[in-house]
Amino acid sequence: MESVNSTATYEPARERRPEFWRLAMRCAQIAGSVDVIFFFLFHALGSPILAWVNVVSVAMYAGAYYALKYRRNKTAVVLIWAEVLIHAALGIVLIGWESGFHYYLLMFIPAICVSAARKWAVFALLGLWGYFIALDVLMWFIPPLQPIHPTALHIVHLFNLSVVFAMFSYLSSYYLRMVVSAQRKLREMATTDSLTGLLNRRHMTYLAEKELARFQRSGHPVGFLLLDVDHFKSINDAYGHETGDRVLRSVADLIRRELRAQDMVGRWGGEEFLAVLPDTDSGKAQASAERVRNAFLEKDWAEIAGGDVEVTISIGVSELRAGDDLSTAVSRADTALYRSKNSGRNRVELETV
Ligand SMILES: Nc1nc2c(ncn2[C@@H]2O[C@H](COP(=O)(O)OP(=O)(O)OP(=O)(O)O)[C@@H](O)[C@H]2O)c(=O)[nH]1
Repeated sequence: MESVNSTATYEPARERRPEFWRLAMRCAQIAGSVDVIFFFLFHALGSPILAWVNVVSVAMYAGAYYALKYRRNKTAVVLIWAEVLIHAALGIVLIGWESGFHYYLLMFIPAICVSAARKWAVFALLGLWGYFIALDVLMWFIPPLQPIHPTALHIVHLFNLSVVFAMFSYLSSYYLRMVVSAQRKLREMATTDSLTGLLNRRHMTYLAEKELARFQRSGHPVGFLLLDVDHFKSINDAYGHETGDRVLRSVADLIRRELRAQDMVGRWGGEEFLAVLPDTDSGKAQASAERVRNAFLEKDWAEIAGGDVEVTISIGVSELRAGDDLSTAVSRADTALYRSKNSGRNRVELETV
């Protein structure tokens, strides 16, 4: 399985799917423990050969576990496949199809589908299907070589069925968790700005458009703040890009903290941020903007940038008007911001009528 994956990219398979290999280690542990139970069960049920088969199985799972631990994935995969294929065949040939050892083969189906490249998955599935059918057909023609009492056979059947049920449930819930967490990560990547953790421009646009639609229905006021860090280039130039990034993260945190939970804040450009304030007219939006501006003055920026630096912000404020689209509302805030920059920065300017 590893060799198949490693053709897709130079990144080793282990690094690309660490959870998969962790799961494989857990499965090797569980399967080894089940085989310990089998050892005693078969002794008790009068099938010493199968009991000793389980000793070999435990050794193979232990080998697979340590192979995985020391990153010998191929060896582990070969050991696990060999164990399941041989164990199923021996169980069926010795005590019969009704023992239910063939159920374990079915557990490879999801494992093949999620871990192998499509081309190889088809071959592996076909091979598995052929093996399964061959065992079934074989048992039409030969009787079990070491039959056990029908009640004992029934117990083994129920035991195998229960183990396979439990393993399938465990694997399914694991795959579900993996999918849900991948979806969450994707959603996060698609909606947030990686540097600041604020909404990115695309998602901010989407949410602002929704707010616009709400305004058109209800007429509730919506305030817009366009915020731009003053002389940010000189911070980058004086302290370096990394410090600039740190400052930007703090700027984002500060804006987020000073606004209300229902206000939407996004990174609009390099050092420019947009905030959309639902149910807020221009007067209240201006007051919020002043609060943010004052928080910048109170903050100890030297702590973040390391030198004798002060960071201030200029803010343009606008309020949504009937017939506005998003770009009109933002561009009015932009004009106000421009005035704020031209009037000396570190100011809040309200749109002019
Ligand atoms: N560190 C860092 N810098 C960035 C990032 N995005 C944009 N910048 C920098 O932000 C600076 C913006 O410079 P200007 O547009 O001249 O604006 P300014 O220096 O803030 O001046 P005013 O806005 O006029 O006060 C540029 O030097 C960009 O390289 C970023 O993600 N990280």
